[in-house]
Amino acid sequence: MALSSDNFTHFSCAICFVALLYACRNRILRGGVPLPPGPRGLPLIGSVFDVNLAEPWLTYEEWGKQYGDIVHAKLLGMDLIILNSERIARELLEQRSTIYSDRPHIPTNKLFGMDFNTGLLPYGSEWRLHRKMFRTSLNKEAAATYKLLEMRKVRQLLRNLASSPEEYSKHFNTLSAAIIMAVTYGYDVIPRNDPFVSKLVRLLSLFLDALTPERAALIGAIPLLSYIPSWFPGGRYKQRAKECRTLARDILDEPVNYVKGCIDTGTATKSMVYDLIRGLSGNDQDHYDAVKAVAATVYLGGAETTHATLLVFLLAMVLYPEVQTKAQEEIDRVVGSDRLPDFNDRPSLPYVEGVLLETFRWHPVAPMGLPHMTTRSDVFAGMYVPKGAIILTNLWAMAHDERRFPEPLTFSPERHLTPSGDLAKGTACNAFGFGRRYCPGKFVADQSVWATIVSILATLRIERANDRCGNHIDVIPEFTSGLSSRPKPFRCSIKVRSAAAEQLIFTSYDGD
Ligand code: HEM
Repeated sequence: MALSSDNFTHFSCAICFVALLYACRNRILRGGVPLPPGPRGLPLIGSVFDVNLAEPWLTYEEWGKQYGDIVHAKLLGMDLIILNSERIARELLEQRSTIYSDRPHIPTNKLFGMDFNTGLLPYGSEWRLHRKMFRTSLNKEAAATYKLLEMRKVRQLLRNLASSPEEYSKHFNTLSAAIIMAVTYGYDVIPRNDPFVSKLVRLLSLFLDALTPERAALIGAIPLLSYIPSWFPGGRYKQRAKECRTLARDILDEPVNYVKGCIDTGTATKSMVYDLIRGLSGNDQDHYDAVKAVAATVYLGGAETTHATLLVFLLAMVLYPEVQTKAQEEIDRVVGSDRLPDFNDRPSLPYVEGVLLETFRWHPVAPMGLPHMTTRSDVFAGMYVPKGAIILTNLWAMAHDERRFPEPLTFSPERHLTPSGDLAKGTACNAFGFGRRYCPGKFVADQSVWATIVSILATLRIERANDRCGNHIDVIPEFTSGLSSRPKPFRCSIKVRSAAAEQLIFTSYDGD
C-alpha cells in the first residue's frame, strides 16, 4: 500500500512526536543532567553511518576535537561514551572503578564460544578469580622469572631473521607464540605447523573479525541474525562461529592436558599452568576450569598484540634511520661488540627505552583498548553517564594528543628524554588500558618487546629495500583495521651489522 502525501506527513509527525516523548522521558530520568556533548545521529540507528567502521578511533578523535575530551553518541540503541583524554580515563576507570569495570554483553562472545575469555567476562566473581590467577602468576616479580626464557627465544629470532629476513613477520609471529606457549604451558612450539598454535591462530582470526563493538552491535540490534541457519546464504557468519566454538573447546583442553601429562611423567617445567595447577586441591572443578580459561586467554590477549608491536617497531626503524643509528650508537657504547645485550643493561640504555616507549605511542596496536561498561549511572563534571553505557578509551587519540605530544605522527624517542639524555618522567602513554581491567600481561609484554628491540638493534641493520635497479623502495605506512591494528606488509632490508654481530648471533649462549 502506497502512502499518500497527507498520510506521509502524519506518519512523520507521529515519529517525531514519539522521538520527542522519548527524549523528554530520558531527560526526566537523568534529573535534567545533560549527557556529554556529541553528534545527534538519526532516530533508532543513531550515528552508525558517521563512524568509520574500519578505523573508528579516527572518527572518535575528530568528534573529540569538535565536542571535547568526553563525547556521547548513540549507536544502534547503545549509549557510547568516548574518552579521548588520559586524565579523564584515569578519573573514571581508576578512581570510580566500581562503576566502570564491566564489559559490554556482546552476543557474539557466546556465539563464537569465547565467553571463557577473561577480557570479555562481566565484572563479577568469575572474572575476579581469573584476575587473582593472573595476579599470582604474572605480576611484576613473577614476570621477571621469565626474562631468561624470553631472551632465549629472542636469540632464536635473531638467527631466523639473519637466515631469512624477508620472512620477518612470520618470525615475529613465531617468537610471540613461542614466548607465550613457554610462559603459559612450558611448551616448546614447533617452528612450522605447530598443532596448538595453528588452532589458536585460526581461532583468533575468526574471532577478531567479529569482535568490534560496532559489528557486534549489529547482532545485538538484530538478534534474528544469530538464528540464521549456517547453510542459508549470508549464514557464513554463523558457519565461522560454529568453527570457532569447536576450536575454542579444543584449545581450552588440549594444552592443559599436555601439562598434566608432563606432570605425570615428571617432565614438566615451570610455567603459569604448572604453578596454578599445583595450587589446586583435587576436586576443585571451578578452579580447574578457570585455570584452563586463563591459560587460553593468554595467547588470545598476548600473541597478536606482541606481534603487531614488533611490526610497528620495524616499520619505524625503516622510516627513521637516524633514530636507529642513535640507538645503535648507545648500545655499542654501553654493551660493546663482544656480547649481546641482556636485561642488566636496561637501566643504562635510556635512548633504547625511548624507542620502546615511542613504539607503544606512535601506533597503539589496540587503538581503542577493550570496551568497558558502566554498572550504574554516574555524573561526571556535570554530565550524565547512563547505566549500561559502553565506555570507549580512545588510546589512539590519547597517544596523539598534540597538547602532550607535539607533532604526534613523528616517531621521536627524544620526547621521552630529558635535555641531558636521561629518561624523563611521565611521558609514557598508556598502551595497556586502565583501572581494574588494565592488561595483566603488561609486564611480560614489556619484557618481550624490550628484549626483541634491543637485540635486533645490537646485531641487525634495517633499511628500505632496493628494487632491481638499486633504487630505494619507498614505504608508505598503512595499517590494518579492527580491534587490533598492525602495519600492512611492507618491504625492507634486514642485514647483519658486522662480522662480530654474525658471530654473536650464531654462536651465542642462549642464556639459561
Ligand atoms: C604489547 C602487548 C600488549 C598490549 C599493547 C596490550 C594491550 C591491552 C589493552 C589496551 C587491554 C584493555 C585494557 C582495558 O580494558 O582497559 C588489554 C587487556 C588484556 N590483556 Fe593485554 N596487551 C598486550 C599483551 C598482553 C599479554 C602478553 C597478555 C597475556 C597475559 C595480555 C592479556 C590481556 C588480558 C587477559 C586482558 C583483559 C583484562 C581484563 O579484562 O580484565 N595482554 N591488553
